[in-house]
Amino acid sequence: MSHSPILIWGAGAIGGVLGAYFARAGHTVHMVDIVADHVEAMRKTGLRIEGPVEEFTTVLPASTPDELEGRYERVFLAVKAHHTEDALEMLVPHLAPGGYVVSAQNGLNEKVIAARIGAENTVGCFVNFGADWLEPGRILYGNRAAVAVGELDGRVSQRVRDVHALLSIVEPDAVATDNIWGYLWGKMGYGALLFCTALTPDSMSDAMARPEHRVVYEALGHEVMALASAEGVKPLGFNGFDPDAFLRSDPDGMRVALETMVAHNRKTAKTHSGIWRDLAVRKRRTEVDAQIGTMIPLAAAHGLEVPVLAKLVELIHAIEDGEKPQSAARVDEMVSLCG
Ligand SMILES: NC(=O)C1=CN([C@@H]2O[C@H](COP(=O)(O)OP(=O)(O)OC[C@H]3O[C@@H](n4cnc5c(N)ncnc54)[C@H](OP(=O)(O)O)[C@@H]3O)[C@@H](O)[C@H]2O)C=CC1
Ligand SMILES: CC(C)(CO)C(=O)C(=O)O
Repeated sequence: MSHSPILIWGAGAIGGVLGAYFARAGHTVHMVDIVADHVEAMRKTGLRIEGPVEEFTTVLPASTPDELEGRYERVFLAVKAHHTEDALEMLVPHLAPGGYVVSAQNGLNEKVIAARIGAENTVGCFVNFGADWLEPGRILYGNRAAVAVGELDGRVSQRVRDVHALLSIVEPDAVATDNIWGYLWGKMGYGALLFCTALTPDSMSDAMARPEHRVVYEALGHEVMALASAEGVKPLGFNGFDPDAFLRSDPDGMRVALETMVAHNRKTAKTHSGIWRDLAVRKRRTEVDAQIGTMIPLAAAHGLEVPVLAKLVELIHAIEDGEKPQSAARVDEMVSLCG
């Protein structure tokens, strides 16, 4: 296993947890973030990981992008999907020749990264554990959940084994996979359901458990899984999400999947999604265009209709723009499009 220093680019909820765990295990880690107060806290008083999984504080070398010096062979990118291109422009001068970037993000960011630095320098990754950046130097690690790493072409290479060993420090059940696109598309499906929960003020579980909205979650899961299938991907399930049930619109399978996802999310200290947090707490734009929005033209290219996904994008925009409040009434607006 390589022992070269690890660069975490975007040291918020996900990057912060990864970096803190890697450093505590003895790896040399450098954190980069654009939030100067957070950088200052990490290097002076330390980064505190708190919540039900584990609590510890670790002082970490940290920089804002403009302060960073040197080149790194191993980079974990954990900015929001819509910040990927900007972050890449800043990090490319710090990527050592032959080095690689691991996308610890939601969405199909690996395509964006590979377009910028080459597929040979891009490692695919899927993360489903829950975390929230609370304030400078403080991150809530809300729950353990599925994690996977894989090459974009499916090879299980030495660097995949290396990254898998690192991710296993954080999540002992992490998987080294020959189908990373399957996990990423599975998360695109699950992510569409999470965006739907964020239309409301309710927790992920409470929103997903509403019987009158079940048809909407089923339709969203189906639209994304049909698109994954058209893309030639075999999506994989995790933490209750069952791609096959949604692809086939199997009523019993979807009922069990939704019940299992509700139960999974009842156990987390992160009760609401990152999308909800962007809208309700951080008062900022979400990843909707970089995740859900990317599927609309893709579906059109395959001749697939995705009316429920399109409505989801429209409603998230309406909340981002302050035109409509988060409310169960937003999901009501989607019901007539389903079934
Ligand atoms: N949080 C979670 O539980 C989960 C998140 N994910 C995914 O992981 C990714 C990261 O999310 P999350 O950790 O929650 O996000 P956070 O907002 O908590 O962390 C991202 C950090 O990166 C900073 N940042 C933004 N642009 C740059 C840049 N150009 N260079 C360096 N730092 C930058 C952000 O600053 P600023 O806030 O000012 O933008 C922020 O501090 C997303 O794709 C998300 O969907 C996946 C699974 C679970
Ligand atoms: C809910 C979670 C943590 C997945 O479990 C997520 O991906 C998000 O908050 O966006």
